[in-house]
Amino acid sequence: MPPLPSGSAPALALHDVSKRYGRRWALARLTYALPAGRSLLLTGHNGSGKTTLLRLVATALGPTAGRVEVLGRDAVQDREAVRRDVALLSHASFLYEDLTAQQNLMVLGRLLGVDAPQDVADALLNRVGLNRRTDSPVRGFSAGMRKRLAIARLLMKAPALALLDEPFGELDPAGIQDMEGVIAELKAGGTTVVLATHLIEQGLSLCEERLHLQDGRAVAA
Ligand SMILES: Nc1ncnc2c1ncn2[C@@H]1O[C@H](COP(=O)(O)OP(=O)(O)OP(=O)(O)O)[C@@H](O)[C@H]1O
Repeated sequence: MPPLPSGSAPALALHDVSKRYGRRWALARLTYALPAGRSLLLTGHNGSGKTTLLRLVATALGPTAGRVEVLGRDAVQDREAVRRDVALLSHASFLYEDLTAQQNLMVLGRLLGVDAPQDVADALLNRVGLNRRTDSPVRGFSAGMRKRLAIARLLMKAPALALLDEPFGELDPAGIQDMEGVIAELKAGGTTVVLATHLIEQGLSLCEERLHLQDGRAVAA
């Protein structure tokens, strides 16, 4: 039985973390700690390693060297527990194409043991502005609508740590504003947010901490 995370453990800790794809190092010896209750803006040019870092924290990838910890738990040794605490909003949203928006959320609701999953799904679809498309199959959704549904799914999971990979991409101006509101709500509800974005202004207004990557290394922004 792994030790329970202690109350004082950082939300996220990176200990000398490196990741290599073939001969290319995407992350090189990254060490960083994000205190619980703080949110992190992750910045860097295209290819600097932001997505790779988020996927390591989400346990979708393993580090080539070093250790990733979420709330005091090792992301490799204690992968299942870390997966329960973390949700990743990414470019690939892995929605069920043949199911409707509501059904997509209800599948997750049942998996999570949510009471009245249909009511919760409808409230969340309303929250993300998809209330008029509740019964439409996802197959016909635009990129922005998919992003909205993916954030509704993340809200249903209510993770301790939310990893948001360019959440403003594909959204129209109203959608960007909605997303800012959702992120503020997540934080107010106690979720720690890691936000990777090229929209620095939005990011700075939402996050207290910043980590800037250049060629997989942390450098001053
Ligand atoms: N599956 C993969 N196979 C090989 N190389 C990869 C793979 N994924 C990422 N890379 C490489 O790792 C480096 C970091 O990529 P990553 O996607 O993490 O950057 P990023 O900062 O998220 O970029 P962007 O701002 O464009 O989303 C890049 O050099 C990229 O080419």
